[in-house]
Amino acid sequence: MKMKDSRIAANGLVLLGCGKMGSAMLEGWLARGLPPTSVWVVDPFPSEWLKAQGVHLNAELPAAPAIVLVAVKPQMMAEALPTLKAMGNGSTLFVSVAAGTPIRYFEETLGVNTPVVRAMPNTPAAISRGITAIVANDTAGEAALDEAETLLSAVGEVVRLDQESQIDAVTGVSGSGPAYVFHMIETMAAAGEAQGLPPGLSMQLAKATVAGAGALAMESDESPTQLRINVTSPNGTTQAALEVLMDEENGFPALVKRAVKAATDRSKELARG
Ligand SMILES: NC(=O)C1=CN([C@@H]2O[C@H](COP(=O)(O)OP(=O)(O)OC[C@H]3O[C@@H](n4cnc5c(N)ncnc54)[C@H](O)[C@@H]3O)[C@@H](O)[C@H]2O)C=CC1
Ligand SMILES: O=C(O)[C@@H]1CCC=N1
Repeated sequence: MKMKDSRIAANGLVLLGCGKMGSAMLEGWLARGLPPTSVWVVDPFPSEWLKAQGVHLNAELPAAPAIVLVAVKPQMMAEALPTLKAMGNGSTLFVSVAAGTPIRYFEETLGVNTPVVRAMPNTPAAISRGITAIVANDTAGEAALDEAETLLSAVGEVVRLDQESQIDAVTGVSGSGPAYVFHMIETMAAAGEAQGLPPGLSMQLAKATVAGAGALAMESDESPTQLRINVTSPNGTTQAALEVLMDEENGFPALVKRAVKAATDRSKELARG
């Protein structure tokens, strides 16, 4: 479905919170043909970028928009969400990207018959290379999942989850994941500097290596494991590095496992309030 012909374009989209994640998605929708006049943004601190987009900004909202996309911080939710209570229990689909805020919370605040899709996107959405996992309540059902998918596929891939509980681990892998990869770039650049490279050159090498390896992993028919083996000459330089990285106790696998678990646990903790 084309965004400009959708129920979203006809009945309107309300974006509650337009910070890093909200603006990343808004940029994608506008680029895919959603008319800015179909978008109402509520944000007490609008950025200069947002002000220039031609959307309705902190204006009176339509009574029954097609979708409300909730992109405020979980900590702001209790203040922001009740202002839209009149849109609950109706035809408006609520799509939330907030980490650790369960579907139950939306049903309790807006009404039990409110269609809700919980989503976990990531910031590469800003360049339409995001991945978003979605899961719906029973009221929303299949049609609402299709509509949420139309909206979110404008900013990258969309996957559907079997159950809401999976979203904590999804947050730990892909929601927070871009930060791990950015940290990898920072760390590789610093390590290159420690081996005598100039900072600018080392950063250039690190960024291009992560971007190139990511693109190769996506485009190749070979698995990441095989791609790793392809780099590793017997008794060569990569093998020397991998012996450090793959150390069972202190290496990369144990560290990443702990990091993903910490993010997953934090997501569960946020859900408990
Ligand atoms: N940044 C990321 O990588 C990801 C963030 N998320 C989720 O997206 C949500 C937003 O995160 P960010 O965009 O990173 O945060 P952010 O702090 O950049 O954006 C939040 C926005 O909400 C606005 N806001 C504050 N109070 C408000 C209110 N009462 N009504 C309307 N807007 C209000 C703020 O002015 C700000 O622009 C969070 O719930 C987070 O869990 C999900 C996936 C990835
Ligand atoms: O750090 C956070 O809580 C949000 C959710 C996933 C990425 N950023």
